[in-house]
Amino acid sequence: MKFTESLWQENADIYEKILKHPFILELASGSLSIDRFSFYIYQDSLYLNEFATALAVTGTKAPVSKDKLTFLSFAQNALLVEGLLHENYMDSLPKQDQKGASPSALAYTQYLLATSSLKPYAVSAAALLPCFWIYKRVGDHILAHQAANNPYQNWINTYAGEEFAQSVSQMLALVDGIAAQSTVAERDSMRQAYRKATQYEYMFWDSAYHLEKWPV
Ligand SMILES: Cc1ncc(CO)c(N)n1
Repeated sequence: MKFTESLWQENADIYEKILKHPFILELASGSLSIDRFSFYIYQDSLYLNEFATALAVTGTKAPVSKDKLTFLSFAQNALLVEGLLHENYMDSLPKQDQKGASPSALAYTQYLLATSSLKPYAVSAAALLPCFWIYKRVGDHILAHQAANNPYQNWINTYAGEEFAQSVSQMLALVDGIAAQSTVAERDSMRQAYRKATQYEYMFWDSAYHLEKWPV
């Protein structure tokens, strides 16, 4: 079995919880409130900026230039998507609600930045994989279960689309390649990083649904 396939199986419990989360159910039915969606989009635009940094830093560690280029192009793409989100959606969130990253969103981005900065290449790459793979699987799932005339069709098409699918395949091949050259102990660290990022993916949806605030 491929290393990435074993990662998927080990974390299927969290994926099932994501699919049953009201944010995802309501995104698919189109009933998600615009407040919640705007909050999510705002948090995601902040996320994508930090995610791009983590991708670029991971790219600097790639031992061969082909893989370096792949990470740098992922970083570039995350920044382009961030720009599009800003243009298309940001006006729908009132300025007073744009107060920076929520606690869960900040925890996630800081985790990715710390991992890409301080941990080995293999662990950084594993921590970044759920961002790709979970969105692809969630995007495909929603597309297959969505209501017609969904107000969030653009979002659904982005992640269920062919372009994103290609990035995900590239990322999976990269991580499998790294795992094949890693020791058992290194693969164990990759597993831990993958699970942590998967937990944060769940928390990102959950915190958006609850419009998570700082307690003080
Ligand atoms: C939180 C989060 N994870 C992954 C993606 C996919 O790039 C995204 N846009 N946002």
